[in-house]
Amino acid sequence: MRLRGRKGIRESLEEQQGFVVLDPRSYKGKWSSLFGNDRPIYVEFGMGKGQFISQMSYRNPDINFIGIDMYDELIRRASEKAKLAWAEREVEYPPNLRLALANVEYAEEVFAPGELERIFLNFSDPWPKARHARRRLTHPRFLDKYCGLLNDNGEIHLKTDSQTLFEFSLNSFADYGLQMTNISLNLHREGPNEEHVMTEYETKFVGQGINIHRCEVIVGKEALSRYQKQRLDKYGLRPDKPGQPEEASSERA
Ligand SMILES: C[S@@+](CC[C@H](N)C(=O)[O-])C[C@H]1O[C@@H](n2cnc3c(N)ncnc32)[C@H](O)[C@@H]1O
Repeated sequence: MRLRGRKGIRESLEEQQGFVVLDPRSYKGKWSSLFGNDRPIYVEFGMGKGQFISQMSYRNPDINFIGIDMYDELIRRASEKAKLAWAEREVEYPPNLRLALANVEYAEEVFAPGELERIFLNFSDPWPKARHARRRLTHPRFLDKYCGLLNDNGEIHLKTDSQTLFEFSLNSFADYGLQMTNISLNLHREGPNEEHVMTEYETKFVGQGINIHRCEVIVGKEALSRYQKQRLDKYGLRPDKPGQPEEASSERA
């Protein structure tokens, strides 16, 4: 097999423009128009080689999916996987799927408030050392971003093999006042389930007999207003501008 250099990968991605999005910031607030409909948008942050998002898009034609990763080689591999998953339907590319090159750190520059309905975090890097906790994709600083981007039906679905990341995430969601549901410490206890779409990492870990942890988080309107009130009470933060302190009392008079 001939390995492609960086330039070759870029060229192959540029050839797939429309399906592959290399300038995701220019679609902020406009993703629905890229799909050509108003269906809900589900995003996987850190999709890797794209098995999950490809199969989810194939099985759920009434939902729009976006797979995000920060490495162009992974976007290229995911695009191949997606075309394979959709091969039977003989489409040029999956109509309800886009693959975007982006870093979750800058998610607010890529999506407008309320533009997303669901965020999947599948086997996100666990960053097991406590001093790296801020890099975990369920750190409160990321939840701040997600909560701003999700709509009134918003949910976050998390799967991981890492006990450290799972415990940290549950605490992080709870501190945020978010409701958790369908929590499992061993998702595949009952054996293979055709309904359940697996990721590459999941397939590998399940094959090694490692338990998969999963939970769903409800980020509806109520949860958000509860959270904002909590922050207001705790830190004197303004509910309309999370992260910004209230103006000095003398200026408010
Ligand atoms: C451990 S892999 C999991 C891949 C896939 N979700 C799976 O379950 O097979 C984590 C992925 O997240 C991506 N990733 C990590 N941090 C990211 C970030 N800040 N922004 C975008 N992608 C990120 C990595 O490039 C990698 O592909």
